Amino acid sequence: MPSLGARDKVLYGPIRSIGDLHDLVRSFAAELGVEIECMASNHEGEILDFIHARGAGVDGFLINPAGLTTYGEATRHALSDTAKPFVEVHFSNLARHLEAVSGTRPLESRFSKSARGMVMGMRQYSYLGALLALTLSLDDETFLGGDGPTQ
Ligand SMILES: O=C1C[C@@](O)(C(=O)O)C[C@@H](O)[C@@H]1O
Repeated sequence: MPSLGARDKVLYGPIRSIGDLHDLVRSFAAELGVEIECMASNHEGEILDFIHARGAGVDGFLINPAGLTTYGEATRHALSDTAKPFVEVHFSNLARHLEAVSGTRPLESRFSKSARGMVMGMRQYSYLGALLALTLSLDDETFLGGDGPTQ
């Protein structure tokens, strides 16, 4: 289980555990009236199994690819194979956080080109923004001209 509590508070905000994050997202989903299932893993194979198992039955995905952001091609591919929209979520703003921390280049995401959209930099609220936006877009038949390409 990813150890969110051990991470830099400036970048990742006040949420101290994956359980607390999932509780926050679940309670917002309940307010919106949508069903969600949360999962987190440090093992890419488990993430792939989850996406493959759920793909047919869900309307879409939110994903924070975390450590897979740059090289997680198998996970990006699994999401695209479901043909369901997904929103890429990050606590931090990828365009600047590595520069701020270590002076290195901004992080490039492999997922962004396939995502319906991205929400980042808003700490834990990125997840809530992403869930709201995905829900509204799913209810909007005119969004992107209907069922646009997800690849
Ligand atoms: O693990 C993470 C977390 C992250 O995805 C975020 O949510 O800000 C950003 C990634 O660069 C990093 O590897």
